Amino acid sequence: MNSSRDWVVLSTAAALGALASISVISFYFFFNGKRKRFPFSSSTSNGRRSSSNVVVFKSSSNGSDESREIKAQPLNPFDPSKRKGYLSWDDYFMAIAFLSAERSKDPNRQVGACLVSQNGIILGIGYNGFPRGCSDDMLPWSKKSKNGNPLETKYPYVCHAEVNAILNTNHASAAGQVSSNFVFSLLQFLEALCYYVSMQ
Ligand SMILES: O=c1ccn([C@H]2C[C@H](O)[C@@H](COP(=O)(O)O)O2)c(=O)[nH]1
Repeated sequence: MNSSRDWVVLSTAAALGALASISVISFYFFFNGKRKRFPFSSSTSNGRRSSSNVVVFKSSSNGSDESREIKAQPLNPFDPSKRKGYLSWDDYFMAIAFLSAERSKDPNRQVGACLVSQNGIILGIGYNGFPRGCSDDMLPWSKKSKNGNPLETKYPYVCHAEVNAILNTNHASAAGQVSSNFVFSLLQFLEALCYYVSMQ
């Protein structure tokens, strides 16, 4: 360290390094804090079971942010036992419903649905949105109309997540489920109709 110029260069480099570290740490904590976590624990059962052989897992969110902690385990390469804390089937299907809800463009409520057969096969997934082929930007997302015109609200157009899950059914995997799916579709259609009528 010969000259004062060296000291200036060294101090500037140290200051910039410290600034960069602070930025990286703040960035990490900011995004970790903001990220949504799956709002359930691995022991809960969230599927809505019915007398039919199809189960619908539904996630509905309006922005609340409960957290789910996954504990880290020390890894022993000689340990033959299976991993602990893995997702239960129900939480697995709920996680898929939760993830699907994240695709919804409804600013007020994001709903995701995962339709599962009794033997754990995913038949279809969906989220609330406008019908296929309709632009998300052409139809209104409002809950109320200033003119009292229901056609200026989302309700006549939006398809419920469960209905979309049925419409998105993979027909090959749904072989043998058709009759219960049909009954289920009718029930969901009636549910959607009742919901719409109740909003008027
Ligand atoms: O079972 C349901 C109920 C509602 N949805 C969808 C339909 C709408 O996009 C919203 C409800 O909007 P609000 O602003 O909470 O009235 O949720 C559904 O997919 N499935």
